[in-house]
Amino acid sequence: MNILINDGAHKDTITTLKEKGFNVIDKHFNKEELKEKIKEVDVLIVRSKTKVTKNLIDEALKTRNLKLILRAGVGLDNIDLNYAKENGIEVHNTPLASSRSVAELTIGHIMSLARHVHISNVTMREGKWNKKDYKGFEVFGKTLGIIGFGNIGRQTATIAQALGMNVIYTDKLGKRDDCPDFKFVQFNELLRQSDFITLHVPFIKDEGYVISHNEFKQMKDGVFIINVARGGVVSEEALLRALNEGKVAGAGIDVFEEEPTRNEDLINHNKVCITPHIGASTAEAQERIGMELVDKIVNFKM
Ligand SMILES: NC(=O)C1=CN([C@@H]2O[C@H](COP(=O)(O)OP(=O)(O)OC[C@H]3O[C@@H](n4cnc5c(N)ncnc54)[C@H](O)[C@@H]3O)[C@@H](O)[C@H]2O)C=CC1
Ligand SMILES: O=C(O)CCC(=O)C(=O)O
Repeated sequence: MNILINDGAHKDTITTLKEKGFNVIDKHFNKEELKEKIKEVDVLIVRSKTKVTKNLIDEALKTRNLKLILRAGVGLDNIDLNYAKENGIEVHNTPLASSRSVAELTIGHIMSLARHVHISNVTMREGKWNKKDYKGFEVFGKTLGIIGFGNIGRQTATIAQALGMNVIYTDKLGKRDDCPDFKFVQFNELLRQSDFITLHVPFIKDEGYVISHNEFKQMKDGVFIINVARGGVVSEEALLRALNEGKVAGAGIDVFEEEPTRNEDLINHNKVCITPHIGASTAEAQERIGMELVDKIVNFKM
């Protein structure tokens, strides 16, 4: 069986798959190259970089070798899921393996924003000692509003609660009966009550932004926004306006409408703590993801 790992994988994943007798191709093929390569592949493993579009699937269908697409991670927005399934290609992700890592990055952004860590790193390297400008605040007692109370949202809630934050959440599916420690509120209520708002929802193209101009207007003055979910769930244009008008005091951003982002206004904004889509980029998450991929391949019935 030919397995193409197009966006890299943990070294143990590759070794284990080879030991089990699979032919592993651990190499990145760009969009054009992949159109050819996909024809000889049985299993395709991707992270977020590779876009598995209808066109790419059409190329695979010319030989019908491709039977399984594995997303080494959570978000399936880079894969044309319906088209793959309609054509008999199975698609799976690793839904739990990276939740803790993403939640910890979320908290990292919150702490950085509260204490100016991100901007101190910039100004100190410029030779400045801006001690007076960097009076922060404790997160203890502040309200964290979580939009999307799935795997990552709930992990984030647990850590935030341990820090003494008052956690409220909203979710499309409503109140979760298995989370009695956390208070469910309606979406608009969450916008009004939160000091920090963090999103942990999937990107669904047809649904558009979850947070844009109208939502920013309803928030507290001086609110902080964290987006480690997907670029398309918060409007970058609306966020920049809210930051510049002072409505939003700071933002922690790991994901962008276009990646790699070229939004210089966001990248260089003093009130933005920025990371290059590294939510799942920890040794532990990648190892867990890798082992789950191996299980999925070994148990896959060709
Ligand atoms: N920055 C990074 O590296 C990573 C980002 N992610 C992103 O985080 C997202 C969330 O991941 P999980 O928590 O594991 O997913 P999950 O499926 O466990 O939870 C998502 C929750 O959001 C809710 N939801 C969906 N749309 C909503 C809306 N408009 N308003 C309120 N609630 C809504 C769902 O009902 C569900 O409970 C992923 O879809 C992915 O895009 C995931 C892993 C790594
Ligand atoms: O590892 C990656 O490429 C990004 C992780 C991610 O965004 C996801 O798992 O949804």
